[in-house]
Formats: sequence, structure tokens, C-alpha cells
Amino acid sequence: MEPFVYQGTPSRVVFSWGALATLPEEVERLGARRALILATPEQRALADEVARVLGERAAGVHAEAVMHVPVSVARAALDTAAALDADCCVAVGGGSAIGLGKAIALESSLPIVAVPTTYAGSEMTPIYGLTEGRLKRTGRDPRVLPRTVIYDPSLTLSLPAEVTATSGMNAMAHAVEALYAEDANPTVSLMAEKSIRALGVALPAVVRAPDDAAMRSRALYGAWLAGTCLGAVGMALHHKLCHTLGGTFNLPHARTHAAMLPHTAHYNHAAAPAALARVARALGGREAAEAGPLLFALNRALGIPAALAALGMPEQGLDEAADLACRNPYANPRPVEREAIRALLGRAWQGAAPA
Ligand SMILES: NC(=O)C1=CN([C@@H]2O[C@H](COP(=O)(O)OP(=O)(O)OC[C@H]3O[C@@H](n4cnc5c(N)ncnc54)[C@H](O)[C@@H]3O)[C@@H](O)[C@H]2O)C=CC1
Ligand SMILES: O=C(O)/C=C\C(=O)CC(=O)O
Repeated sequence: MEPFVYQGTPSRVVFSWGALATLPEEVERLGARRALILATPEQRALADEVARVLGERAAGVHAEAVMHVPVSVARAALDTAAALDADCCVAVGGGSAIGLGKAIALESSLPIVAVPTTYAGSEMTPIYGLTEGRLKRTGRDPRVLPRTVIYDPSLTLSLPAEVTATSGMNAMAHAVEALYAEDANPTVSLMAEKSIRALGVALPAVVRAPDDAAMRSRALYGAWLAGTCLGAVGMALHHKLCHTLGGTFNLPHARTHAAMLPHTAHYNHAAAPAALARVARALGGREAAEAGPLLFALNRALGIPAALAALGMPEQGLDEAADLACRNPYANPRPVEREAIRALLGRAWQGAAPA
């Protein structure tokens, strides 16, 4: 047996259809009485519903969350939390709402109850992201790990097909990178493989039939496993590239992950053959070299645009992106070489298959 270190996270997870109804008792379990409810502007109505469910324990709603958590947005939310004398945050939504809760917790140590409504998986990690100017800074801090996560698959029924598909592939990326993480371990790798299998079946099903309750539950289960993996082991080239593209070029987060994953998986397949063979097998293939093409085919089946160009990435920015991605790279099975990364970005920009 290869030596390994495994450290779980202390999050409490409640997973069931209709679990939103448990929110009052979960807030009470934390000893909190004044919850600030966080959401994006688009999910203000859901945030108001959550305030109604919480009743007197709701201190207020702050529905200003946006992708990549600009520091100005974080400061405004911190001011609201202080003005309302909030003693906890209830982040309801995807990674943007949860990311705003993490920004508040990073400064205030307020506990977070996360109610995820996408498959991004942020609720299960101590990773935060803050964007200032054209640079996204990410870090790990135990203060930002949500204390309680309430997974209610019924809240994902309203997910548009495009967000269903792309945030699902964001979760897929967490699981894929966990398999070749520098600190990979048998427990997390088992969860990663199970996540890939669940997502590989459930995502096409819920894109075809958005109201399929069983498949919505399986997709959210896959996302929970993927987020748990991301929280437990380190990120590698794929996440570094996506943070660069998202933070510097403000590309849409989940769509960027989906477009990049076939290429980054293929980049690593020869350096991490056992890990990528597990990815391939979980998607119905066999060999490590099949993982990237299978992920590319899954994107096509989900209707996800393949080209970074379609996401607003300027071609003249590819050189800068390659430079930034190679600066302080995350640990990666294959050396992160500037020319090879530039070639990878070129293929992704065109929407070509991985090679
Ligand atoms: N720190 C971490 O571990 C992670 C952080 N993230 C961060 O999360 C952000 C992206 O999060 P995502 O969840 O991909 O997108 P998101 O939270 O921005 O949501 C995308 C859009 O879909 C809407 N939406 C969400 N759930 C919905 C539902 N059930 N029905 C209808 N509309 C819904 C939102 O209001 C928003 O307009 C990025 O900032 C990314 O950096 C993502 C993954 C992990
Ligand atoms: O890129 C991911 O999916 C994982 C981590 C982040 O997005 C970092 C952040 O919270 O911005």
C-alpha cells in the first residue's frame, strides 16, 4: 500500500428531498439567532422564501452575490452583516452566493450554513476566491468551510439546462483532479471515481429531463462527492488555468471549467496513467488516453460550447493566459511547460478535440 494522509472535513451534511425545511433547526443547532441570507440578484425570490422559512431567525437578505467575488462586493456584504448584527450566514444558491458567505467568514469567522442550488461543490471546501482588478486570489482557510450543508435536490429543478450541464462539469473537474492530486489518497479517490460515475449518468439525464427527481438527486450526490474531494486534496493545472481565465479575463466560471477539462485531462494522461484510466473507466472507457476524448464527447452530449472563443476569451489574451498559468503553478503530474500550455489553450480556444 502506498503511504498516504487522509483528513476529512468537519462539515455536517443533510441530504434529502425537501431538506430546506430543516434550516431553522440547523441554524438553531449552531446557536445562531440572526441569520444573514445571501444570494445572487437572480435568486432573490428564493432568498425571500428562505427568510420566510427562518422566520424570526432571519436578520435580513443580501442578494448581491456575483461570480468570482469582487472585493468590493465582499466589503458591501461585510458591512451589511455588521449593520444587521448577524451571527451567521445562510448562503443559498451556487458558488457565487456561497463564495460571498466565505468572504464574510474569512473576515468575521461567522458560521455559514450553505444551501446549494447548483453542482459547483463550493459548500464542501475551505477554499475561497476574491477578485481584485484582473487578478483572482484563492486560498484555503478553515474559517470559510460551511459548518452545515443542506442539500435539497428539489432546489435544483429550476436550474437552466446550461447551468445544469456546466456546473455539473465543474464538479466533474474537482473529481478528475482529485485522482491525480499531489496528496491523493485511497478514500478521496474512491469518492472521486464514484462522483464521476454518478455525474456521467445523471448530467445527460437531467439535461434531457430536467424534472427527473431521481436523476436530480444523483447529480447533486455526485456534486457533493466532488466538492468533498476538492476540499480534501489539492488542485492542479486544470483549476489553475480556470482561475486564471476566470479572474483575469472574467470568463464564465462553470463554462470555462467544462471547455478546459478535456484538454487538461489529456495533458496529464501520460504522467498520471492510473488516475486517468480510472476517469476513463468511470465514463465507460478503458485507457488513460481515452479520458480527455470521453470528457470532450460528454460536453458535446450536454450541449456545452467547446470553444473558449465562444465564452469571450480574446485570442490576443492567450499568451498572457499561458504566462500567468505557468507563474506559481499548482503541483501537477506533468511539468507545466509554457509552450505546451500555450498549445493547449490554442486548441481550447478553437474548440478542437484534445490532442
Ligand atoms: N471555492 C470553491 O470551492 C468553489 C468556488 N466556486 C465559485 O463559484 C462561482 C460559480 O458558481 P456556480 O454555482 O457555477 O454559479 P453561480 O452561483 O454564479 O450561479 C449561476 C447562475 O445560476 C443561477 N442559479 C443558481 N442555482 C439556480 C437554480 N437552482 N435555479 C435557477 N437559477 C439558479 C444563479 O443565480 C446565477 O445567476 C465562481 O465564483 C467560482 O469561483 C465554484 C466551485 C468551487
Ligand atoms: O475553480 C473551482 O471550481 C474551485 C475553486 C474556486 O473557484 C476558487 C473560488 O472560490 O473562486
